[in-house]
Parts: sequence; structure tokens; C-alpha cells
Amino acid sequence: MANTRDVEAGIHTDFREEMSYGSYLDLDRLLSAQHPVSDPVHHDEMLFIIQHQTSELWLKLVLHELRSAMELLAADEMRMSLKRIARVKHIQKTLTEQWSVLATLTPSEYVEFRDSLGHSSGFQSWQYRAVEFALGNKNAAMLPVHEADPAAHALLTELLEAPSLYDEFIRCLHRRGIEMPTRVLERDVTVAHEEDPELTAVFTRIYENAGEHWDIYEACEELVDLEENFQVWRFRHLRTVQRVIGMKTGTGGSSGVGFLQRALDLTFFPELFSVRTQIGA
Ligand code: HEM
Ligand SMILES: N[C@@H](CC(=O)c1ccccc1NC=O)C(=O)O
Repeated sequence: MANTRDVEAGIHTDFREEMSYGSYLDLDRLLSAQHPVSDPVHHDEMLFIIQHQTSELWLKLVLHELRSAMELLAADEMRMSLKRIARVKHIQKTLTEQWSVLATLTPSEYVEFRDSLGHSSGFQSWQYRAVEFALGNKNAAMLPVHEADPAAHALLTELLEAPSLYDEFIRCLHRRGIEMPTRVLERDVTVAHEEDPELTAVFTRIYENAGEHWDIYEACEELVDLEENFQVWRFRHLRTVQRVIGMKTGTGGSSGVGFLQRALDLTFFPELFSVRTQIGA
């Protein structure tokens, strides 16, 4: 038998007047958006560009899902919100796995086009910063770098001033009858939340009586997964950076690995981790 598949008679082949795969997905634009800046063009710059572009596409979806998850919590639709979070967790896994592709870039290869990147850096990724803000790592000092892009600046300002996913979760639980500390409910949402012992006590009671609060207990564990996945992405970034540029300072102007290391001390949902210490104590 011939090792060829017949194109069945029913297969549509005339797309002069109809929407096709490429036109629906705007592939002409997507696939003509890779512009290496090294001169002469370095072979590995294509990898570098596509790794970032695919990350940004996934970040776009992460943000879309997280914003929806927050709206759903505000509307007391916790189960639907968890569906959004479940999808985000899978995207995070893909983003983290993807580091292995970039890890094939050796320091000798990267150094050949690194200078062409000027002062551009992932630090300027507004989508990454938007995801961090949505998850609660608020920091107004991150805004000035986006002043040259008014739309990005406006979106980040909006997210900075809005309750985070965790704020919405806590408010939602309060409305469901889990009494939450007033200072947490009325906190200044433009800054990062800091651990509140009373809130830890609330979550510890939920974990110790999981059977009575099964849906809430499950939701808490989803948030723990989300933070865990985010930290693993940060860690893989740090290790990739270390193997590619060692202890060099970053193109964005930071100290490099040391700066990235300090992000590993940040936490979105501190009480959900303190529960681990408190439970059974
Ligand atoms: C060889 C590859 C890479 C190197 C050497 C590298 C290096 C760095 C360094 C040194 C920083 C600190 C800021 C600076 O001074 O520039 C940074 C930040 C950042 N990079 Fe990368 N990076 C690489 C790949 C990526 C990729 C593929 C992404 C995916 C989008 C990414 C996203 C980010 C983000 C979001 C930040 C800000 C992190 C924060 O604020 O904590 N980087 N990177
Ligand atoms: N910050 C990197 C450069 C870099 O990785 C980068 C440059 C332009 C666009 C995105 C980048 N990715 C992450 O920081 C460096 O210091 O080599």
C-alpha cells in the first residue's frame, strides 16, 4: 500500500472568498512579527524572540483567565472561578516546561547578540507585571517603566487600584459566612498584602475542619498550587539566567541573578502557607 494519505474529495480547498485557518488566526501578522536586531543576524536570536513571544501569548491568556476569575469571585461564583484557575495552572506548567528550550542557548551563543538588545529586558513586560498585580504582588514602583506605553500604564494602574485575586477570594468567603478580619477586608489594595495572624487563624480553622468547608478548603489548595507554579517559573528563569549570563548585571539595569533571587522571597497568599505551620500546633 502506498505510504501516502489521500486528500478526501470532501476536503475544502478554495479559500479565496472564505475564512481560512490563516486568516482566522491572523497568521500573516503573527508570523511576520519576528525581527532579529543582531547584524549580521545571529542564528539563535530567532529562538530568543520566539521563546519570549510564546511566553507573552500565554501570559495574555493567563491575564484573561485571572481577570475573569476575579470577576466571578466578586459575583460569588466560586466554582466557576476555580475553573479559570485550573486552566491558569496548566498554562503555568507549559510556561515552566518551556525553559528547557531556551536552556539550549549557550553563554557563547547569547553573548554574540546580547549587546544588540540594548536596555530591553523582561523587566519591562507589562503582561508579566499585570499578572503579578492581579495575584497581589502590588508595587507602584513598577509603573514608571511603562510610561512610554500609555495603554499598558493605564491597565497596570487599574489593576494596582483594584482588589487582587486574594482580596476577592477573602471578600467572597466573608459573604459566604466565614468571618474575616475587618482590617483585611478594608486594607489598602494598592500595596502588597502582608501576613495577618488573624487571617491565618481563620484559614487554620478551615483546614482543621476541612470536611465542613470542603469547597473552600479545595479553593485554598488551588491558590497554593497557583503560587507554587509561579515560584517554580521564577526559579527556572533564575537558573536559566544563571547558566546563560552568570553573575553579569542585567540589560534592564538590575544586579541580575541577585535581583531575581529576591523575588523568590515574595508570596501572594502568605496565610495559606502559614497554615502549614499552624495546623495541629
Ligand atoms: C537568556 C535568557 C534570559 C536572560 C539572560 C534573562 C535575564 C534577566 C535578567 C538579568 C532580569 C533582571 C532585570 C534586568 O536587569 O534585566 C530579567 C528579568 C525578567 N525576565 Fe528575563 N531573561 C531571559 C529570558 C526571559 C524569558 C524567556 C522571559 C519570558 C517572558 C523573561 C522574563 C523576564 C521577566 C518577566 C523579568 C522581570 C522579573 C521580575 O521583575 O522579577 N526572561 N531577566
Ligand atoms: N535581561 C537579559 C536580556 C533579556 O533576557 C531580554 C532582552 C530583551 C527582551 C527580553 C529579555 N528577556 C528577559 O529578561 C540580559 O540581561 O541578558
